Amino acid sequence: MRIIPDFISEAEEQQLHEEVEPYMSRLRYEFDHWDDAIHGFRETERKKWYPSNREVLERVRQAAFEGAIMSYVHVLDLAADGVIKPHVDSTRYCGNTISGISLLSDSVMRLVRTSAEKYQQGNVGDGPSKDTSDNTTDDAYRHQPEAKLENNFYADILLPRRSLYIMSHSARYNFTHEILAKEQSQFLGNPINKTRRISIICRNDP
Ligand SMILES: O=C(O)CCC(=O)C(=O)O
Ligand SMILES: [Fe+2]
Ligand SMILES: [Mn+2]
Repeated sequence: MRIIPDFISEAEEQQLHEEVEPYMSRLRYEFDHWDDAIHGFRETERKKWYPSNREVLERVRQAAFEGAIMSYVHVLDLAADGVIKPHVDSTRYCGNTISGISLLSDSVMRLVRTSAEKYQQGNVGDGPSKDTSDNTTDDAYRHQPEAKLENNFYADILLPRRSLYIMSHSARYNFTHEILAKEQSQFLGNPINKTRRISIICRNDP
């Protein structure tokens, strides 16, 4: 797991936000499915980007990936009181690396060690295969809800606004990840003011 602070400038953050806001603001935050991995969110997948934002995504690709990234980039808008519960991204849907830019807010990501072999590449438990004929997202194939945690090893990671995180290999397969609720958001004993957060998430193919 690697964090690159100030991966984008304030101007780049604003450009990314301006591109996704008209679409996102028309969606309603989903708060009703308590069983889902993510609560208090709206999301989309975007393929075509303004040239300036395409350049930022190319920088993400170069910093985080050895090869290509999926053509659809995931945009996740988490409400101030939204939360991402512990999960591992589906090994059927997503390859060995997940990399995200955080817009608008700091937040705290917690990684918790999972029982060893459960999520190794190619293992079971992936849910239905992705129907690539549409571009909607679906928790059922993206997230593997977490089961047994050893609960003895975790790390809290500060994701500052405008940073990039790179979650790959062991961090991606052997740990669940979650974004703490605003009331729980603390880092090194200091409260972190988590407000609305938009993440721009790149993944590679399995
Ligand atoms: O918001 C993020 O950076 C992570 C989102 C996430 O974990 C997911 O969509 O699987
Ligand atoms: Fe995830
Ligand atoms: Mn849902």
